[in-house]
Amino acid sequence: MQSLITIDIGSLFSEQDTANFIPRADFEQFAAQYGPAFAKFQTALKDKTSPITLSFGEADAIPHIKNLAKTLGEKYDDILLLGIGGSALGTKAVLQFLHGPFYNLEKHAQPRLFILDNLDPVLITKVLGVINIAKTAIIYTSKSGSTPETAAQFIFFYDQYKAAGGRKEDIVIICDSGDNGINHIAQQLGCHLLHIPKNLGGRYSVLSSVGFLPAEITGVDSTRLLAGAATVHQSIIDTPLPQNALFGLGTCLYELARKGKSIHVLFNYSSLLLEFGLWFVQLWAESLGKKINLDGQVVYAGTTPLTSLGATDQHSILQLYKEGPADKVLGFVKIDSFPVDITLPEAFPEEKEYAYFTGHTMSEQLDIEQLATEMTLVGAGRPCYRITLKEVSPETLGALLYFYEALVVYTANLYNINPFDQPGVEEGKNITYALMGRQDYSQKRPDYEKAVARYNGVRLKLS
Ligand SMILES: O=P(O)(O)OC[C@H]1O[C@](O)(CO)[C@@H](O)[C@@H]1O
Repeated sequence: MQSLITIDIGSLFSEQDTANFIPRADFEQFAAQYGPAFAKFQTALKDKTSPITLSFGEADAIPHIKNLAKTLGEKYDDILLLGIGGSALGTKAVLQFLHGPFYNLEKHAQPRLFILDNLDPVLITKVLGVINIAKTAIIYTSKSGSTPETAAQFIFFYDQYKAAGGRKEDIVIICDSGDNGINHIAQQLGCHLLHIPKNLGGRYSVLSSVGFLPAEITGVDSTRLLAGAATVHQSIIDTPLPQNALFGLGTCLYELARKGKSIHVLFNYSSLLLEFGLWFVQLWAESLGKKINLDGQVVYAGTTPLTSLGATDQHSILQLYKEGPADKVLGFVKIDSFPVDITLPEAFPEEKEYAYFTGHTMSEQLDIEQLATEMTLVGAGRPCYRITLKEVSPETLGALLYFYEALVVYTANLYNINPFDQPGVEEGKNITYALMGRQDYSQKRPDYEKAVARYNGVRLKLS
C-alpha cells in the first residue's frame, strides 16, 4: 500500500560536491552520532510526553466539536474566524488544501468561512461589506487570550454583532484554560468555550479544536486528519534508523545548516499547498529561531524558512535559488494523484510551441516541471529533498502537518533549544501594550515613550 507521504532525500547527497551536499559515507555515520538523540525523541513520542502528542488526546473532544459545527452550520450562512499566527495559519492550510482557493465562492451546503488574521482596517471593513453580521457566527481563537490584534478584532466585531441583534450565546471562544480576560468573557457571555491543552503551543495547535472546529464546519472530518497524523507518529517510532524518514531528513537538514545552508525553502507544487507553506514558515521560524540554548548559552540557532509556489515561482524567485548565494536547502512538496485532471486537446498543430501539449495532462506537466526545477537546482549545487503526497485527503494533510511538527521538534533537540517558546516576540507585544495604555504596563510606558523619539530617524526626500 502506498504511504500517505513519501520522502526522498537522494538529492541531498553528493560524493563530489561535499561543500554543498552530504557524502553518503557521512550519512552512514549519522546513526552512531545522532542515534541516541533520535532514540530520546522517539521515546518522547512513544510515551506521549512530547507536547505535539497532545493532539491525539484531542480525539475525545471531536464528538462535541462535530455537534457544535453542525449546530452552527444549520444556523449561520457565514463564519468569521478571528485569530492570528497559530490560531489561523493551520486552519487556512486545511481549508486551502481540502477545499481549494474558491471555497467561499462555490455553492455548497456549508457556511462560508472568513479567516481574519490581521488588523488592517480596510480588510475588516471589506469583510463587513460581504457578510451579514447578524447571520454570522464568530469564532474567537486565541490560545493566550492576550494577543492584541485578535482582541481588537473581537472587540470590534462583538460590538457590531450585538448591535445587529446577534446571539452572544452562539459565539465560540477557543483558548487555554486560565483565570484571565478571555475566560472571564466566555463566562460572562455564556457562549461556547473550547479549551486547548496548555502545553500544545499555538503553532502546533492545528490538530486540536483550533483546527478541528473550522474544519468540521466546512465538512472536513477531523478524525481523518488525526488518523493521518497517527500514521506518521507510529512510523517515526517504528522505522529503523537507516530508513527512518524523520531521522534522515532532520539530521541532514541539521548537518546542511552546519555547512552554511541557512535558508530552508519549501517549494510547494500545487496551489492547494499555498497556505500550508505559510503555516510551515511560522512553525519553523518561531520554533527554531532562538538566541539562547537550554544551557543558557547564546547560540542564535535556526535557519530561515521561505515558501514558494510551483510552478508559479519558477518565473520569479527560482533565478535567485539557482544562481544566488549557495545558502539554501530546498524541499519540494508535490501531489501524486490529484482528485481531478485536465487533458490538453490538440490545438495549433502547425506551431511547434503549442503542438507538443496534445494529450498531456496538467498534473503530468506540473510533475515534469517540478522534476526539471529540482534537476537544475541540484546541477547548480543546491541540495534538495522531495515529499510526495499520495492524494488530496484529510489523512495526507494530517500526516504532512504532523511530520513537520515532529521535524522541528527533533531539529530543536539537535540544536539543544526549546521549540515551544517564542521569547523573541514578547518584547514587541509589551511595547504595544504599554503604548496602547494597558494598565498593568503603565510603569514601562514612560521609558518606551522616550525610546520612541529615537525612532524618528533620518528622513530622506523623494520630491
Ligand atoms: O493564539 P494566540 O495566543 O492569540 O497567539 C497567536 C500567535 O502569537 C504568538 O504567540 C506570537 O507570535 C504565536 O506563537 C501564536 O501562534
